[in-house]
Amino acid sequence: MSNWQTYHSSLTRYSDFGFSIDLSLMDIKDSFYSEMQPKIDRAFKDMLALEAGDIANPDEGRMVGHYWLRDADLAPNAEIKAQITEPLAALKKFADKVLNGDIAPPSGGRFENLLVIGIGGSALGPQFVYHALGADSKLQTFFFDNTDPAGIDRTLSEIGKGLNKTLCLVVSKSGGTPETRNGMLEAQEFFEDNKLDFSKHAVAITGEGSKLFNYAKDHNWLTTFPMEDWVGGRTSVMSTVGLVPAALQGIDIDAFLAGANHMDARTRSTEVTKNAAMQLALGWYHAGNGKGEKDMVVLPYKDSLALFSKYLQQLVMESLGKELDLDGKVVNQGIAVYGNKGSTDQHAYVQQLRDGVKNFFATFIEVRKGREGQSIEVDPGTTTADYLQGFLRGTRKALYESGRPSITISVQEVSPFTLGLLIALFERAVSFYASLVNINAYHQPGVEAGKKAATSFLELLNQVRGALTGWEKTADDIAEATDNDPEDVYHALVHLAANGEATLSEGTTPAEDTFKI
Ligand SMILES: O=P(O)(O)OC[C@H]1O[C@](O)(CO)[C@@H](O)[C@@H]1O
Repeated sequence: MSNWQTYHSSLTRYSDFGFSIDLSLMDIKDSFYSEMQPKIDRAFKDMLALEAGDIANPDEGRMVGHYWLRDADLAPNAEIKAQITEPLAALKKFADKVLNGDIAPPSGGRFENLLVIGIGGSALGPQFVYHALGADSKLQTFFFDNTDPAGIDRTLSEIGKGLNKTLCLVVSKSGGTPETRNGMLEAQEFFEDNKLDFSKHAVAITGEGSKLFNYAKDHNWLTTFPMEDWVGGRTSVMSTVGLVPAALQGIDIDAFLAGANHMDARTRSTEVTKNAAMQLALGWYHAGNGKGEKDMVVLPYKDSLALFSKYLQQLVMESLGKELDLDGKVVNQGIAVYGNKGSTDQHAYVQQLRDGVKNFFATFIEVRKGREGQSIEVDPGTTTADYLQGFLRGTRKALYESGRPSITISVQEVSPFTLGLLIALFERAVSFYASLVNINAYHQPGVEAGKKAATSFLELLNQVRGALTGWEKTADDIAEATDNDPEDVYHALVHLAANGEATLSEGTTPAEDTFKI
């Protein structure tokens, strides 16, 4: 088959949305599709059950309902439908009131800034959407997405004099995530230091009855929006988590939801050649042999989509990176995701992609329209948009010629609708892929280990603090006194010294370093 013919037979197009996905450079043979058919059938069956409200997340005993968020009629019962439609109406009203000044800061005027405090799925979606669509945002938006004090200070100094016009959204499904709680406490303190009543600036988005929910209630925050049990953090961008900030920014959230709804509707087709999400999942399977042997490099050729790879990193890696399959067998699944944007990355790591280790496949995101309005000619007859397109097409070809496969996903422009399309496409591809490789995509047991280790470090730190009295001490002295591992104690001591709680006198080895208060 000629390349041109392969292109035709490997393309899934939704012309009415200006969307296409092209797998012609993945070198997939027809026989692959027939071999995969039993797994494909199962994936479609699993998806039907999931959308009908089955417990698709068996380990946590939860339904998985992000697809209902953009079509509430699909919700399995009236109660869940209301959990979608009521907050949606309420958040629209709230955003209108904030934007027209009915809900205003106590110091007068209107809210002009938004500070979103959250982490992981409670931050990445809002960050991605704001970066992609927030150019004309009504509220300048800032994020605390970590427990890094220097990062917090930097964001607060960027907000600067606008603090009294800043609305804070504290977002946590569980309502108990330490990074988010710390960010909230830091923000609250900073408001209070500036003689501002934090509660008149604060809104919570969280599960009913969570610690954050109760805190917001006890402190009379402006309002609380619910986050439901059946929405996972990494798929929450179309719940209150993503929609409250987007509505406040003046982004057309109906168009955003409509884009996702349309992609969902198309990708419910059981005709594989017409199902872009199944095509994508099969492309991943083919590239990595169903074992994640190849990383996915995400290359959107559009600055406003630069956070797409970061967003997909969580969506794909937290969903698919699993030790056990659904039968309890050790499989160590996953697909590593990284990337930034083209053509910028051509001047960074694309050198390795072209010539180095062949451990990846690329996913190009093509946005056909360069900009609104006219462009100047940077060469006779040539615009910057021509260059961008040239680099995308050129890199894709150059990679293929050196044996590196790629997928190309195209949309006409970056808009609320097309962003909805793209997110829904990847969400469903993740669901399908999880079925193809027989894993639960909706839990994250691995994250718990790090959380537990952090908690024991904090306990150890307090023991070390308590033991650091009197004479100079080494890590071994304190380890013996507190019955802890000397290396753990040493790192706790170095941390205390770096943060002004102890003085360090360096010896020739860490064991000879001494510390005192
Ligand atoms: O919204 P929460 O409960 O604060 O959780 C934040 C993030 O932490 C995780 O639970 C684990 O990292 C993510 O899945 C989630 O998006």
